Amino acid sequence: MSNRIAFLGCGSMNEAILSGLLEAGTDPADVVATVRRAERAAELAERHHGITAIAGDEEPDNNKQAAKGSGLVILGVKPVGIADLAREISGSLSPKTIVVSVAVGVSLAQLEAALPAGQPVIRSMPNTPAKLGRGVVSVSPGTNCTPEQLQQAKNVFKGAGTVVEVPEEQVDALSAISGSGPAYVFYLAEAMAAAGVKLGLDHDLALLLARETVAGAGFMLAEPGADPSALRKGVTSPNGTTERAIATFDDRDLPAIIAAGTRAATDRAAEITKQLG
Ligand SMILES: NC(=O)C1=CN([C@@H]2O[C@H](COP(=O)(O)OP(=O)(O)OC[C@H]3O[C@@H](n4cnc5c(N)ncnc54)[C@H](OP(=O)(O)O)[C@@H]3O)[C@@H](O)[C@H]2O)C=CC1
Ligand SMILES: O=C(O)[C@@H]1CCC=N1
Repeated sequence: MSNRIAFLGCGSMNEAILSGLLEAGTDPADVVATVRRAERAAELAERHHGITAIAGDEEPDNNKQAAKGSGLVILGVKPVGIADLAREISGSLSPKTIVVSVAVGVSLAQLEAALPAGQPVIRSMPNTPAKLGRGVVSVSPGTNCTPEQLQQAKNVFKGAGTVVEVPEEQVDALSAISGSGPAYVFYLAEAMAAAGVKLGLDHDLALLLARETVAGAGFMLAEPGADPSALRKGVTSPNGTTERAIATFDDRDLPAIIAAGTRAATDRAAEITKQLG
């Protein structure tokens, strides 16, 4: 396949993947990104030296230009825009171009219906730590994606983090854990910082403590074989202060609150699929 990778709709998520791949050694000359606004294209080109970034308000055929000659095309617009984008580039794809969508709620059937018959398609659910090569990227191949094509895509996504292959039926659940998950962790950091202020700490200090604690704990979790329960026990002295805090969380059933949130995220993904028809 051609080495060229097109990021069509290069916002928060696609830029994170793009960054991870460049960091992992992808040649910037092989990367093309499209957006709507010239200002955003300029920002991308400045931040990622050597890539090509094309804005639709300057070059209305930007997506077609980028798709043409690319071996891998990653659709990174909002779910509601995916089918239109897929139709827009249909005439510019080679039959071997692998088209990946990272959009939540857009099914393989919906993607395939918007692309030329036989086009290899992969539904993916990444997350933003891909920016640091520490993302989780799921892949679910469509009916026309060969095992070799799937492997090629996995090899590319390895640069963005851990690649997992899942049946499409599991993507909404996976999305509720790893796709949205970084936001839950940042929310926890926000809540910890706010709690520190309530306890009388200066705002900047509380924020520093929350950031470094979440980041440090994240590094510990990233060690091979790390077990969150064992790590938690390592902080929790019998009859100590942590035990009292965790008991308070348990009294309020924080795990049930987290389960309810992830259920709501999963339900919303299914709702998006339905709304897109
Ligand atoms: N954010 C996340 O953590 C995750 C997001 N996703 C999925 O990724 C997708 C994008 O989300 P996110 O990155 O957050 O959204 P953003 O709004 O940050 O990015 C969307 C980008 O698409 C560009 N765009 C919109 N329409 C077009 C078009 N027709 N042609 C070219 N470019 C276009 C926008 O350009 P401009 O900036 O000029 O307006 C923008 O840069 C969604 O489908 C979402 O479900 C999946 C996993 C995690
Ligand atoms: O919130 C969203 O819809 C996207 C999908 C997963 C993470 N962000």
